[in-house]
Amino acid sequence: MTSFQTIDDLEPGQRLLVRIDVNAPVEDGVVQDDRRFARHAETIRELRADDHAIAVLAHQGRPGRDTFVSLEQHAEILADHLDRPVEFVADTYGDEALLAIESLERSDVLFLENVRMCEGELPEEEPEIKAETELVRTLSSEFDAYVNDAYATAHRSHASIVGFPLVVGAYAGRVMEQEYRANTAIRERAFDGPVTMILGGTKAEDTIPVIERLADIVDHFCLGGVIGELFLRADGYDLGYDVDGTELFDHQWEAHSETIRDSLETDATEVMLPTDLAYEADGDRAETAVAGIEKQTSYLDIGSETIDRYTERIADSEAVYVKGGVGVFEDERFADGTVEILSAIADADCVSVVGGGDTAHSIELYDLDEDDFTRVSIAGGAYVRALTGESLAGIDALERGSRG
Ligand SMILES: Nc1ncnc2c1ncn2[C@@H]1O[C@H](COP(=O)(O)OP(=O)(O)O)[C@@H](O)[C@H]1O
Ligand SMILES: O=C(OP(=O)(O)O)[C@H](O)COP(=O)(O)O
Repeated sequence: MTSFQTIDDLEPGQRLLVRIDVNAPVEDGVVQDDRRFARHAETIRELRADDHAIAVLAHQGRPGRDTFVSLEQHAEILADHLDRPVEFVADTYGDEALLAIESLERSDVLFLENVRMCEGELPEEEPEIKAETELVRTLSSEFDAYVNDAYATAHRSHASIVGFPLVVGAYAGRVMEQEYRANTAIRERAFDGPVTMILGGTKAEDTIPVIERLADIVDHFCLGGVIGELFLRADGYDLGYDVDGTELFDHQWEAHSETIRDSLETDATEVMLPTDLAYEADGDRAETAVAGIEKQTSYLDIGSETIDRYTERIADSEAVYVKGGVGVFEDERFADGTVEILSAIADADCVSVVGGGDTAHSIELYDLDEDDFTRVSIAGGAYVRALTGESLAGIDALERGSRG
């Protein structure tokens, strides 16, 4: 079991730097989902009740993406959940931020600017390197302790996740603790019948490497979204390329094509790929068989035949894990695959876990009932990594921090 300290181990009335993950779906600059806010608000409420002064550190999107925006609206959404004001400062560790941190009083909550706007936060590097960044050095000297509640980012070796525990006392927040325990417990469960995993979404880099590592607990993988297309490309089909200005496919292909080929050849588990796909034609949804694809276009959902194949597999399963939508479900025309798969899981007599910030959002978007699933995790990449039984960089850092 774990050996990290939690917020139960904190003396009251401390000055705390609290890393949360409120990375959310964003459309036209506006946050679309508050699921993660609601969870982290619980931790912050508890910390306020113990008279701590709190500065919140978080990220949104990745540099260069449309979802990479300021956290000003995030501070407002958190304030709504806390039912009290949350001050926002458009700076993370510069003079303006330090001034705001200095004037923090007990039970105050200050929200710092998007940490991914800071040099040193990215890319993934060893904790020792991250601990030496100006970001970590500067902020750590302002606080008595660091609380990591950002389980959904615990698989990233970023400065705000792995750097602080090396230089300041580190504690797990409630969300970190609860998600860690729940996702670790899923790994331990044994099933007599088949276990199926639906993999989709855009972050194929997080899911491609886990397929072979999950072969001991998953019998069938059903692929859609970007990962589905990359596997079809490896299987010899003329798709899975960046077209229409996308930047989703080629860099992930370059980094992972060998692993994909290995996963396709494995006998340890079944990897099911789409046999038809949906795309936009004259403003409507159109479908084509994968076998007939010649022309490059953006494919935005799995097709009807694939949906039938995957939902049949789900109906036969004793457990189903989901990470990532199998199509661009935010657009109703391309939501069929994701919604029908989730509905089939909800109807099936199986243990089910749905993970990922965007994927969890689809449950709410299409009025599915969260109670029909055994568990909906706010984490995506971190949850699938936890299923492999391998450690998460953020958890390792908390454990190191607890050893002193
Ligand atoms: N074929 C596709 N092309 C582009 N985007 C896709 C495709 N299929 C799914 N997506 C997108 O994947 C996103 C979710 O991906 P990801 O961030 O990896 O999942 P999560 O946040 O749930 O872990 C959804 O917002 C959806 O629009
Ligand atoms: O939303 C997140 O992960 P997820 O999409 O796997 O749920 C986390 O905030 C991590 O974000 P990142 O994948 O840009 O590092």
